Amino acid sequence: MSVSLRFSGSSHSFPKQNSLQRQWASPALLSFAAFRPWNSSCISLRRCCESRVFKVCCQGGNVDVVQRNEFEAISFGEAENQLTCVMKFGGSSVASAERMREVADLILSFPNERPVIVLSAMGKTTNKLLLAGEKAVSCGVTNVEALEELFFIKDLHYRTANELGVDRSIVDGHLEVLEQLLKGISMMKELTLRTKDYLVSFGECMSTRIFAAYLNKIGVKARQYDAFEIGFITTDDFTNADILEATFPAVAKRLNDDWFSDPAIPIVTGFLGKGWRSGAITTLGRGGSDLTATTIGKALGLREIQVWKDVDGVLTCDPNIYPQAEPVPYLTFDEAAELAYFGAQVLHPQSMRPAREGDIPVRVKNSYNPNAPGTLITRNRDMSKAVLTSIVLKRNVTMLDIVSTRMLGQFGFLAKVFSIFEDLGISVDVVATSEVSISLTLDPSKLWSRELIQQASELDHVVEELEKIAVVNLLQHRSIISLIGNVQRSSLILEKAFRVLRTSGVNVQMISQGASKVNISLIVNDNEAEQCVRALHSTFFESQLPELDQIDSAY
Ligand SMILES: Nc1ncnc2c1ncn2[C@@H]1O[C@H](COP(=O)(O)OP(=O)(O)O)[C@@H](O)[C@H]1O
Ligand SMILES: N[C@@H](CC(=O)OP(=O)(O)O)C(=O)O
Repeated sequence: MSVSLRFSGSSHSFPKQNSLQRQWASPALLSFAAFRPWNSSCISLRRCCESRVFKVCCQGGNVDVVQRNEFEAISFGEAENQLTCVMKFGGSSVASAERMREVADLILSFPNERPVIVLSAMGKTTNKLLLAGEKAVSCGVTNVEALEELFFIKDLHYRTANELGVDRSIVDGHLEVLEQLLKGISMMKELTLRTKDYLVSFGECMSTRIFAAYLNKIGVKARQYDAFEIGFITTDDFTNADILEATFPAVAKRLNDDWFSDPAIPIVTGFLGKGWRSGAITTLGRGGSDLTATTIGKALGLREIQVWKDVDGVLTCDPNIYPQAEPVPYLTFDEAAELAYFGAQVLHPQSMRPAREGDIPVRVKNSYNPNAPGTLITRNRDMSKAVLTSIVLKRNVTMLDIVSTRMLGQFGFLAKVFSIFEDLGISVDVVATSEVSISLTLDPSKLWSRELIQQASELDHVVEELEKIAVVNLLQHRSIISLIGNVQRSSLILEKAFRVLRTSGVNVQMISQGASKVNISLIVNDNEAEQCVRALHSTFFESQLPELDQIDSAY
């Protein structure tokens, strides 16, 4: 395989659509190490392909070609081009000093990219911060210093800074303020949603500072940004804020201006924003760094959004339920959005929206196994061979059966039912209706964001309101199994699914086909759900489906 590398000398830029950029997930992966377009003083390129390694060194802007016969390189100068992509690394990808080093190497192995990096908090830091906050409410001010979660967080961040050879003072200030904040919570004996968001923000603020300092230490110019300082404007819905439109131009201006005036890799905190009314730090809901990444991708019109996880892409089902789950190579934005909304933890439920609006491909990759092709999410894909793409499980769902007390043909019944949910601010997930009855499930994430006592009284209130117009049956501990796939083949999917469920002795309590036409939802009891997912997985993904042209002619 011969590769021609041309860096245009006069404009000092890389060709925009370099074929190498497109090939990066292919088996003949071209790997480059320690190539730093943002630091033009010393560059070394390594090409690993067909077992041969070529080396190119660059001093003062000119490429010195070591293997001229194979490597046609001309010259290289200052990188002036735009930022090209966003790379988001989740908590598992940056859980330790060793992982941060690997992530740095990974970033540098894509020399054609000028990436914006989005980081989550290290490992389980967010959970630890929340736990520390909850304990602080009742432990007494004098006991805050001894909280084991606080010790864990301090130790993790100081140790990481030390191991990376970064001055530990980079996180001193944050750790001191964190301790003060926990003492404040302890004095007030109260942890509001607003305070929760401020509390968890310390995770991302510290991980990005350590990582940016490390890149600078190894000679790669990087600049740390707190998202709430660069234009991430959100609603004031603490713990579950929505990004507002004003974010896009503001973030683009800030990152582009800085990049053009003084190029340095931007390292941005995921998950965080600033409430437009309160001016306080908000968070985008758990797993919200994915949304930060796609927002930046759309804001800057980047070529690609990469989301680096600890799995080989989006899988055919949750690997915690079924370890034999396999990567799904391609998804559409609609499929990925549905999958995320219906509970696949791998992507934040809102994260596909900016990518779809900006039509920017999203790649889900494994930072522990970068050579795995991962999942590519785009607007369209070839559906000719697609049947089922993925199975998603959402547990602990509340279902309501609502039957009108009036006669058949009662108009306005559905409108009345939904206006009750609107008034109470409760989202509905799955709906199935007839003329006089309606079955629906309530979005647990909206309920979970409230206190338990509040949840119970809210449900009572819903039932009380609905009972004015209907007979209501409240069914708890249900699960939604979502079959994401090609609904052009819904009859085949349903036939197979129901055969499996009948054989497993499971009674489906409600079924709904989503309007987006990529999702069929089945409601079953919580205690039967995992077994159903496993049985469905082995039928759809592990046994041979009949040839699709035969199926098509049969329907
Ligand atoms: N369908 C699925 N495909 C891939 N991973 C899934 C799926 N469903 C659940 N997961 C879980 O999601 C995890 C990755 O998401 P997350 O923890 O948010 O990643 P990160 O913190 O790296 O952003 C995986 O480790 C896996 O356990
Ligand atoms: N740290 C936040 C935000 C986030 O996106 O994390 P992760 O990328 O590790 O899922 C959380 O735990 O929710």
